[in-house]
Amino acid sequence: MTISSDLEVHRQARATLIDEDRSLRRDRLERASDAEVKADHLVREIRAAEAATIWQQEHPSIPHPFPGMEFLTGREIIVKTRLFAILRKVRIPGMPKGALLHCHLDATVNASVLLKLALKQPALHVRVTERVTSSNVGSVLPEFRALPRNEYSDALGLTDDSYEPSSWVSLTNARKNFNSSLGGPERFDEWVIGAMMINPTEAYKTHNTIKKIWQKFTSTFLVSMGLIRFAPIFPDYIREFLKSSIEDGISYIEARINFLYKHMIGEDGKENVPHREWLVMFDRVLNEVKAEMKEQGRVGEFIGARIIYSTIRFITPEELKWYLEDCIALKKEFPHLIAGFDLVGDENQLKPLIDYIEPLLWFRQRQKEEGVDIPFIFHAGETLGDGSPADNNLYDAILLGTKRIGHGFSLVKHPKLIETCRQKGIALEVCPISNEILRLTSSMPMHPLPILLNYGVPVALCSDDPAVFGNMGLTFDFFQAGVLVASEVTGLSTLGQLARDSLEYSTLEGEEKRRALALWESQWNRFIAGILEEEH
Ligand SMILES: O=c1[nH]cnc2c1ncn2[C@@H]1O[C@H](CO)[C@@H](O)[C@H]1O
Repeated sequence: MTISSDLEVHRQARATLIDEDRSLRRDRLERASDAEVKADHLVREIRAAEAATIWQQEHPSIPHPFPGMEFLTGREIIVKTRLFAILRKVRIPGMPKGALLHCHLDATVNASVLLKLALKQPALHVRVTERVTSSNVGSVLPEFRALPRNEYSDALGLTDDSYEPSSWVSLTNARKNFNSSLGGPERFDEWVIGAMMINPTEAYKTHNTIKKIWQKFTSTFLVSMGLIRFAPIFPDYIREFLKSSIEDGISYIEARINFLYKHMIGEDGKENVPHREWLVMFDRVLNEVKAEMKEQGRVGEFIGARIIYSTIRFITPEELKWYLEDCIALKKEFPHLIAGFDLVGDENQLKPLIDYIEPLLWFRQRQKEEGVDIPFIFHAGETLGDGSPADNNLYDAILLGTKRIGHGFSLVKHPKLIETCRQKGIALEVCPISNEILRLTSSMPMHPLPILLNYGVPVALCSDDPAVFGNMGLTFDFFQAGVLVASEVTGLSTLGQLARDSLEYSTLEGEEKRRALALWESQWNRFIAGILEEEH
């Protein structure tokens, strides 16, 4: 044998091996059109150029920037990049993101917008456990609540000497009279908004462990809940969520709503608005937004929204039965709105699915009796564990027939489960920014997303709790994913595949799904054409 024939044999074997190795990937470029391949190259060039320019420059407050770095620190660089402008609708049309399949409704509206909505409501009051001073303003948390008219307070404010701990002050007074030595009303806004978000110091310094950041994270929901769980605010909140999502290029939504509280506070300040009324409000706003889109000639940009019924995994198995019955009753009355069922909350601290196995199996039986179909769409494996209760949730979720898996961060440790997800088409709802801020990964290049994709597991990219993390819409997550799947093999078409799969693995069916995919496809083609026109 000559050297040159050895070489030829090696070359061929190499090409075959590479091809075999890549054969499972979900984002094979050969499916792409010529235009997409060109756009893909352009975007990769921009990404490489920006990695060598804007990400290499000195930034006064950012010591060692790099693409895919901690989101809360890198955010200010991200928004200056051309890549971000391409994905966001800065140049029309932006990237069509497909469906948002994993978000918690309580954390989907920008915190300052929520505060503005709240300030219009005279019934809303606020209290704290100790008078707010310059030394405790960083740690004391506001609690909000709408009160009945006869309990309205005329107390001056939270910073006055006369403030009695835990007494209610109207939101307007609390803001107006927030002591000027603390910074006045503007500081009040910052304080409230800061209590509803996670800041970089918390994520990367003071609360830099999974356990500690979850404590801060959980506290943000306690604060915002007092504002959202009020019937006069709820419809405006949903409208804002839907419209801001549409503006970011999201065409369909499956949002988790937390039904833990059995009632919302009504206009009269009493806790008397049951779950079905929440759905009536949701449906009304949904139809209004659709009508508005129609008027603007933008029907194709928004297919609709549904709800994944959720409660928190600290209730007892007995209590869960009540929620499961409630979910069935709502599904029967609003079949078009209820998309699935889930249990939420910190998997590392709260009850694993196996603790609820009896009621969950019973739920499937009850559905048959009632002639409804409510898929499980479980959170599972949002953990660094291996064989821990949170990690083991993956086994139970899959055995219970989960339609998708929320997070599934630890799935990559389980070869059999990866295969099952691939074969059965169980998609993962991957939330890269959430995972990083909640300390499962310290930067994007360490995230397991590319592993999942290369093993052929379908993935929908999601934002999880954008109001808390500051990743409103899906553009930031697509940006971070674009960096983390930054590979010599694929680029923009990977993002396209993620968006397409979000619709493919949604609970949309039949004609509705075909329409959603066809609309997405035409938006994608326009997006590609836009890149080719503007970026060469
Ligand atoms: O990433 C997550 N994993 C699990 N639970 C979550 C996540 N994000 C939010 N929640 C939970 O949803 C409820 C608000 O509706 C909160 O209890 C919060 O803990």
